[in-house]
Amino acid sequence: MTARLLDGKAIGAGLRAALGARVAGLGFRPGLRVVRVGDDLASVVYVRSKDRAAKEAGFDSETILLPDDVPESGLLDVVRRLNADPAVDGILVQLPLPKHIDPQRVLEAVDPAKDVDGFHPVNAGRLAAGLPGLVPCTPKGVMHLLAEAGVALPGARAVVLGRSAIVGRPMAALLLAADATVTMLHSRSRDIAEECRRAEVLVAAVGREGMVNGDWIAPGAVVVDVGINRRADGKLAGDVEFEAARARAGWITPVPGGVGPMTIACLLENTLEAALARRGAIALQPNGGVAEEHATPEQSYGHGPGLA
Ligand SMILES: NC(=O)C1=CN([C@@H]2O[C@H](COP(=O)(O)OP(=O)(O)OC[C@H]3O[C@@H](n4cnc5c(N)ncnc54)[C@H](OP(=O)(O)O)[C@@H]3O)[C@@H](O)[C@H]2O)C=CC1
Ligand SMILES: Nc1nc(=O)c2c([nH]1)NC[C@@H]1CN(c3ccc(C(=O)N[C@@H](CCC(=O)O)C(=O)O)cc3)C=[N+]21
Repeated sequence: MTARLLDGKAIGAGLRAALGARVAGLGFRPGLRVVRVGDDLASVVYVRSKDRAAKEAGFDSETILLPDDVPESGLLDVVRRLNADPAVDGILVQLPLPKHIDPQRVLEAVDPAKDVDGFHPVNAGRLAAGLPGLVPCTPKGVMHLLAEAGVALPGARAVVLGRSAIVGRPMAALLLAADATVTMLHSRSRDIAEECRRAEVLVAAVGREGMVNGDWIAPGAVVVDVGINRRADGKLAGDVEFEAARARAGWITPVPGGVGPMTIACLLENTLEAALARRGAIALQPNGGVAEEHATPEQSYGHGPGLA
């Protein structure tokens, strides 16, 4: 079998176009502010794509640049000013931050109602508890991809490789909310290859190029590669051995062009949701509203082990 490609570039573009159409009908422009500290090369690239995507979809987007040596107190002042500014609906402080700044203190300074990254502990706690809140963009984007592929999650064995606060943990929470049977793997896990071989849905978010061997993939499995690794030749590659995995999987995301573009589209989605929720026009949904799309009881895996 050769897997079908889960084309995040195209699906993300479709989501951004739909958001743009909604924004055009609002009568106001949802405000997004991205704060970037210093000149980390990857951050420069990502922040530029976020700003461009936001403007294209009709958002009022501005990037705030601060020097590498800005004191933590200076960054906290900027965050507080954005919290207080009624024109601002979404605030994102790009990570990583320079070493003299405690990222946790900064993330906790963001108003949870404007926390479009979903990184504030209030939003993380709400997600863990199944309460309404803002959900991190990358795992939310993965849920959109799974919906697009028609993956039936209830009862499915889902394996999440990586347990970071920004990807692995919220990913596992969303899959669990969608009634998957979730296993989390991390650097202390034993038998990682065997655990992956049992996965009907495998999400890799480690940051080690090609760590997931092609022969860890169950025939027909859905493989989502969150990893973004810069190779020696300058090209980007995921955490999954792509060609070998594609020969076995049912669906697979490429890198680039898979999860990354969905992260950006979901940032816009979160900014629109935050803007509407702040104005009392909508209530935020549990699990970012993405889990229930999957919980249709009439769909089920029913393939038994291996999916073949
Ligand atoms: N596409 C996108 O939009 C995004 C992509 N990324 C990419 O995703 C990847 C992961 O990012 P992030 O979650 O922030 O990374 P972190 O470094 O914060 O977390 C990595 C996780 O992988 C686990 N891990 C490390 N080594 C191993 C190993 N040998 N076996 C099993 N588990 C291991 C760690 O375990 P432990 O907890 O035990 O240390 C940790 O839980 C990176 O490549 C990053 O660039 C990140 C964000 C967005
Ligand atoms: N506060 C904060 N929020 C984040 O969401 C956040 C962050 N900090 N720091 C860094 C990570 C990483 N991240 C990506 C976003 C888009 C792509 C993306 O669009 N990738 C393209 C390729 C881009 C390229 O060519 O370099 C793709 O995969 O096709 C990747 C990675 C968001 N992050």
